[in-house]
Amino acid sequence: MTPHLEAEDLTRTFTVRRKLSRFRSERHEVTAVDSVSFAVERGEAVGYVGPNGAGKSTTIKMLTGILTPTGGRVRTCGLDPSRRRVELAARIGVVFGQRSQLWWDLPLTDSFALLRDIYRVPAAEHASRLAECVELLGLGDFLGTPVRQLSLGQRMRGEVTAALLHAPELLVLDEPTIGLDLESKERLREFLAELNATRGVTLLLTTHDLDDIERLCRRLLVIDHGRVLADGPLSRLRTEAVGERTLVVDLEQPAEPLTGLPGVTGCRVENEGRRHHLTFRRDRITAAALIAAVAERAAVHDISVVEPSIDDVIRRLYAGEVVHPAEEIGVNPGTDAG
Ligand SMILES: Nc1ncnc2c1ncn2[C@@H]1O[C@H](COP(=O)(O)OP(=O)(O)OP(=O)(O)O)[C@@H](O)[C@H]1O
Repeated sequence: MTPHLEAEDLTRTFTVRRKLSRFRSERHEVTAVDSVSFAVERGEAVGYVGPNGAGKSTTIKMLTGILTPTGGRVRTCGLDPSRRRVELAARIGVVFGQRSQLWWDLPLTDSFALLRDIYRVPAAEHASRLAECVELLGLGDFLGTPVRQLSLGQRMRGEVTAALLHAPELLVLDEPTIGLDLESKERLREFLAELNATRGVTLLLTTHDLDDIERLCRRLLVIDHGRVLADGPLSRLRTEAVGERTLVVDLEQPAEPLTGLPGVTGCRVENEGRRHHLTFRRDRITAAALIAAVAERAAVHDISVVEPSIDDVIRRLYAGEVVHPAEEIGVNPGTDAG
């Protein structure tokens, strides 16, 4: 089956003017997206992450037909997005956290009715999908409120509903939780996770919120300076991009820092010498062997192994501090960010 999203050496440059003085300016090229290649299969939930200016929104705009590539090839649901925009619109849903697709002066219900007519959704289907979104996203209290009077969180719930009323197979979200409070974020994440799990709707989302990724994405595409730095399941990037784990040991008796243990690269002690955080290289020693080595040195009360946080993983990938060979973790070998 054709992947839902395909990019092959996808490139987009912009010509920008830089002012040199009051009367002089020069033109130069910015490569926002630089030979990006990936494929997203049906039913996947992929996080597209990268620092500010990395090229995420530009990629999304090309995938959804808003921008035309200057190089390479892009296909969304098997279609050339910029040439088949109308056809594509009927098959995908798009949510831009910073831009609205709702009619500002109309109540939400009127926007939804207009979208029903635009996408020619049968009335009964529309009504049942809307009822479901109203319930799951809690829109009931403000369906009759003009969009301009809604809070950001309320509007975003409206935006997601608007993107789903025509039952798209693929949902592309650009920073869907930006600016939302914790409860609204959580509600939206739960809804999206459910949509992916039970309906098989493919999700591609850009975000700076690592909790979004943790909750929603099984796969991460990391981009910087327009190039893909890493592409793989979050679990694999977590265990392999960061070569270290931490063993947290609670001792029966206070002790000096447990130095000189094999594979251990750092030791932090707290709780008056009772708790030791031992950072160790996963390629040098297993957790079991380290626990045994610790037990020989001191009486152990409790023990746990802490994996690197997603924050650590992303930070290391941005910094190009990848420990393992590129091919092992799907890190793009040509893009060592050093
Ligand atoms: N219309 C445009 N004209 C000129 N340069 C642009 C244009 N759109 C984007 N760029 C440049 O392309 C690069 C990538 O921008 P893009 O908006 O895709 O990044 P992003 O990863 O979405 O960033 P952020 O996380 O800050 O939203 C940036 O250097 C940006 O200044």
